[in-house]
Amino acid sequence: MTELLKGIAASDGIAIAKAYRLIQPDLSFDKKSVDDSEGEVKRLKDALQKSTDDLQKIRDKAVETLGESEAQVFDAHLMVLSDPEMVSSIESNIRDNKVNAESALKDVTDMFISMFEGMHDNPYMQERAADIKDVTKRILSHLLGVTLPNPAMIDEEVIVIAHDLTPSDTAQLDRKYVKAFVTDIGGRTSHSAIMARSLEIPAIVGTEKITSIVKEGDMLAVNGIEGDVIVHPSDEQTKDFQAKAKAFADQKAEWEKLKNAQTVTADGKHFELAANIGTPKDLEGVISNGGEAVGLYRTEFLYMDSPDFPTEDEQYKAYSAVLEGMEGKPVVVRTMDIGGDKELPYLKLPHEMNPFLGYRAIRVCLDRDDMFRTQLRALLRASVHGQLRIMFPMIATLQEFRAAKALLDEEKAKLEKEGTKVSDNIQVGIMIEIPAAAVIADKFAKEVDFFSVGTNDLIQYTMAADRMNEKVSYLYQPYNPSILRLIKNVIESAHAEGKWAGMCGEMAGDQIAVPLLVGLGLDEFSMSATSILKTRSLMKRLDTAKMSELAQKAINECDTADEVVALVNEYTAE
Ligand SMILES: C=C(OP(=O)(O)O)C(=O)O
Ligand SMILES: [Mg+2]
Repeated sequence: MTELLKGIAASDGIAIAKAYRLIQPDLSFDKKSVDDSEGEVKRLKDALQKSTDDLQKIRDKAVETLGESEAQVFDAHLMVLSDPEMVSSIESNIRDNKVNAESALKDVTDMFISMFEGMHDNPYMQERAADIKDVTKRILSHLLGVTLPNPAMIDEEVIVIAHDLTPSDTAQLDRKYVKAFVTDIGGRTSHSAIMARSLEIPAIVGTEKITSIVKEGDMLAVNGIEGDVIVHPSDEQTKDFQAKAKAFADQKAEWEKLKNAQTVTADGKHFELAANIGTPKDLEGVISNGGEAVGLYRTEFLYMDSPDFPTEDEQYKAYSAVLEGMEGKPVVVRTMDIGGDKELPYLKLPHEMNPFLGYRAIRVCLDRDDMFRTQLRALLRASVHGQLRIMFPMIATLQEFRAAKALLDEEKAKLEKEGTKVSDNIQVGIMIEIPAAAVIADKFAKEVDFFSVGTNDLIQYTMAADRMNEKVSYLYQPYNPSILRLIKNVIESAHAEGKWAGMCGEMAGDQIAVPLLVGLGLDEFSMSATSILKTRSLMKRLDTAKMSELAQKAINECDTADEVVALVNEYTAE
């Protein structure tokens, strides 16, 4: 039966394809006594063989798509499967205790896991514990006859359905086959939504119930521009979605024409349109969408894509590649912003009640300065390859900025003493994403070279509304006068000290917000690369004096976000 579901439109685009449920199956079982031990041993051996076949296939695919070194983790898993000590312990457990294979497997692997996890001074063995956990899940799935989903193995066109997608799940999606994704939870500024926009995968988040409605293989039609999902679309609805997909493709072709054009308003004022990236691979999208700079390189993805802390040289290579790829255009590299919805297993952060308000980003870096210094050295060494700007995330106080800057200066002095060349022209700035910093932006402006407003966090902290929680997503209100006042304060404080102010939160590419931000005099707009051309097209139609009048009116006369939207529509109507 046809069913229409509404969610939060998270990434533009339209898709029609079969559903692929990316959902972990239930692996619970009962411990049972079994007389036919040989029968259980045979079940175990079959499950081990099937798991080996799976892992072999997954490994081959990983070599093909990610390369030999990324595929090594599967070698470790295969080794666990063929470890004679472990396999024979499970078999003996089945025979000696007359239990079912599931329970014998779990007893033995749990014992190995706790033994390895207890080896605190041996990180290598601790990682083996994680491998055993993964492999146990796979063997159990075969014993129980359920399927473990594996997004990396998708080889036909599908729409992924999930309760939630982590940033690392999202990074694994192959856009050749994954035509869209739809989740139960999440908000427009959760990192999986942000990544969907850079991968150009249409996405809808926060539908609350997609996973309980849609079965594997159900036909779906997804409109990521409006946030509509149709389950089992009729022929007529399919035609309607196909027509919308064509209109969207035509619109994109129109925007494409502006790829090499200047970003200027109707009265000839230039604004810098920059892109947000997560990895050096994203540069392709920045160039093809005519980005004038990189306004935010989220370096934490470099850490998240790696099984252990990336070395100074590995980081140096990544940063140099981005600086060189941009051919002298500015590149704002943000130091590691881990925490919140971005997890780093090997950092072993404690579980927190409120991870977005907890131990994250600069707070971790100032505490674990060994790790931070490595990143700063890599950045300083890379600085000779282009126009580097270093940005610290989640700054709440001036002391934090000063401490981070002092570490940077120390590492710079050390490198120079060692005879390593470092650029003399590195701007050092901060993200404004904590209201405390926005309020005293005038103080910060005396010490930093630039600001970049991180509205994804600034809005969640100002409105006290978790950016991941669809139940409070109505409070993600970029046009609320409270937010506009904070932004105005930041821009004016920067300009009073002759500094520049940019924005790298999703608001910078929001088509209702852009006229207001032009009116407030924001200097740089950094967004998902896929939003650049439509923003350039919009700016061509704006007059700065008129937008300035609009912004002042919105801030002084409007009471609510809705009133601001109505005013913007009035000022931008042609
Ligand atoms: C750009 C921002 O950083 P992130 O989305 O990575 O938290 C922000 O908070 O607006
Ligand atoms: Mg942030």
